[in-house]
Amino acid sequence: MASLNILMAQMNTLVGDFDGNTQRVLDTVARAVTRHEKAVVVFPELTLSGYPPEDLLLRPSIALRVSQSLDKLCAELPPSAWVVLGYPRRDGNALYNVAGVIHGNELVAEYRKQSLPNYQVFDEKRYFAPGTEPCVLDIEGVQVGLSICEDIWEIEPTADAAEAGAELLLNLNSSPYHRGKRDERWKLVAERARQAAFPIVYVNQVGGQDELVFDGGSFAVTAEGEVVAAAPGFEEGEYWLDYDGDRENQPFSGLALSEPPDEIEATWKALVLGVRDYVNKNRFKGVVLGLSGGVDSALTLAVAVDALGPERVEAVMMPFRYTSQMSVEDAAEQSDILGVSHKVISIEPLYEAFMASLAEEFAGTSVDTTEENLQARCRGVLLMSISNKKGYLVLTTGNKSEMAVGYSTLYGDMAGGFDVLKDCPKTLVFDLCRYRNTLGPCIPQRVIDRPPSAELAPDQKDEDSLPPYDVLDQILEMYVEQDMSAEAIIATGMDREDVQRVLRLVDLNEYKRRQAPIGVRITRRGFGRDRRYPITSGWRIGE
Ligand SMILES: Nc1ncnc2c1ncn2[C@@H]1O[C@H](COP(=O)(O)OP(=O)(O)OC[C@H]2O[C@@H]([n+]3cccc(C(=O)O)c3)[C@H](O)[C@@H]2O)[C@@H](O)[C@H]1O
Ligand SMILES: Nc1ncnc2c1ncn2[C@@H]1O[C@H](COP(=O)(O)OP(=O)(O)OP(=O)(O)O)[C@@H](O)[C@H]1O
Ligand SMILES: NC(=O)CC[C@H](N)C(=O)O
Repeated sequence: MASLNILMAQMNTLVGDFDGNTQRVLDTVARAVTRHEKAVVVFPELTLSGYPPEDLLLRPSIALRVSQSLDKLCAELPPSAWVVLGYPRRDGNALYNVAGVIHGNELVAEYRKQSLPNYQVFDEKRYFAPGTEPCVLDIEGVQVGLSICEDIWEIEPTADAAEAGAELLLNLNSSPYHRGKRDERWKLVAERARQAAFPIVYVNQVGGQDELVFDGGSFAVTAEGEVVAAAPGFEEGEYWLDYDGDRENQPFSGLALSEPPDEIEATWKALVLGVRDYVNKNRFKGVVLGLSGGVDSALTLAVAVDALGPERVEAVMMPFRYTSQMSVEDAAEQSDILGVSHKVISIEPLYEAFMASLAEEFAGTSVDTTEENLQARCRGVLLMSISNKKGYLVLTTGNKSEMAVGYSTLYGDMAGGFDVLKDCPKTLVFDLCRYRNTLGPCIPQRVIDRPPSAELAPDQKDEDSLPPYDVLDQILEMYVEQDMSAEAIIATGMDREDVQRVLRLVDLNEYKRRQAPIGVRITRRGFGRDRRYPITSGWRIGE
């Protein structure tokens, strides 16, 4: 009987931690064989190195580290299990992104990834040579083909596996989240299954790695292209899937379709997981942030508390003469609701000390943004000092709209280590605040309802210097995410002056973004690895 007990190991690896990742594989398989002696345990792409290992792949010791891990696995894995896992493999001068199968204390098959993604955040051609051959092996009487992530996004590798006799395909993934990605994957893999006329098991890693969040959500598709089993997203876990090749239309059983989160819930989970893994994998004791009574810091605080628990989060209100009583009260109320440590430190004396030191230098000049920026910089110095003293990471609060137009102060509110909302446009920030409040009391309603203000000058409102956020975000979406030209954006009905001003600000502020902390990527085009513009440039809008 052509049947297999497959364990989808939706694992959270740590990049570069060969010893730890190897141990995680050993532990998972040890658990699996207690349930099914001949378990087929499928791990994500580049299991042993984590993904993406970036230039660690260029280190001279990479081949040695891989072979030491493989030797340990061959010696210590239970011989009855079939263990399918990923690692980088050197052959002569070339490095391959490989899926290997260990069984009976031996490496019995190795497949080399054929399609190497080199767009958005992916840079695989910098490191890897492409494979050229399909790999199909007999596992307990089932002809099993192997493929790795991007292979499934192109037609040939799956078609080649079918031609080589595969009756089932195992696809190992390190596929990061962006909004809408789950639907894209389901549609795509279903189409490949129909084209090849075999079922596909798609195993994805889970966890945060710098700006990326891998969302798991491993699943299985029938040869007819029906997704019949799916693991939850954003959670590490081991999911059993029984495969019976004799039951043609319904070969899978044992795992239900988990309820898919709607996009706002998925985005929330991505932010929480991204912050949790960044803080924990980089071994910070906790986080500290400036809490102003505005929505951005309120939402950042909420994500931090959901990621780490209130004991590891400190909020600091740093009032100045322009800070309203409402801001002071709202910040204190939110800290109280969430149970985090709340400190109040006035920046008045710091600001005065700076201005006194600069009095001679500034003699005869008038007040401008210099004084606004100084307020933000006083706050930045306080937060970084708390970070140094307590081993806390400073979370910054800039959203995508602000990062786009440079509405933030270098070495001021940009001072810090991780910008939670970096890829969330301001309009999404409001949606996320409302969503979080549906889960339980969190952000005072007044914080959401008041017009956004940096409170760096008397009665200041963001919309005095920027177009309204709903207009700004539409223009930014078209320019940054869809790469539309100024004329094409204007043709959608946007005001010409607004469009030209916004696009000019985006281009001008590349220098600021280059110095900005990283943050969680939740769209298909974040201000990180997947948008690389020159700072020094003679390019003019509309050209
Ligand atoms: N091409 C380039 N390459 C490298 N550095 C460059 C540069 N161009 C300017 N610079 C440097 O950058 C400086 C200007 O940048 P920076 O000092 O940040 O200051 P700047 O961008 O002039 O002002 C900050 C703006 O952000 C707004 N803001 C601040 C804080 C919070 C918020 C909020 O609502 O969240 C808004 C504030 O109202 C103001 O409009 C220049 O003085 C120069 O030193
Ligand atoms: N009075 C304050 N106390 C503590 N932190 C502050 C204060 N004012 C500003 N900050 C910090 O600087 C960041 C930038 O704040 P600012 O008020 O200038 O603009 P914002 O982008 O509208 O942010 P928010 O919506 O959080 O107010 C805030 O998110 C917060 O982290
Ligand atoms: N690691 C990969 O090959 C990932 C590429 C793929 N298109 C994805 O995002 O899912």
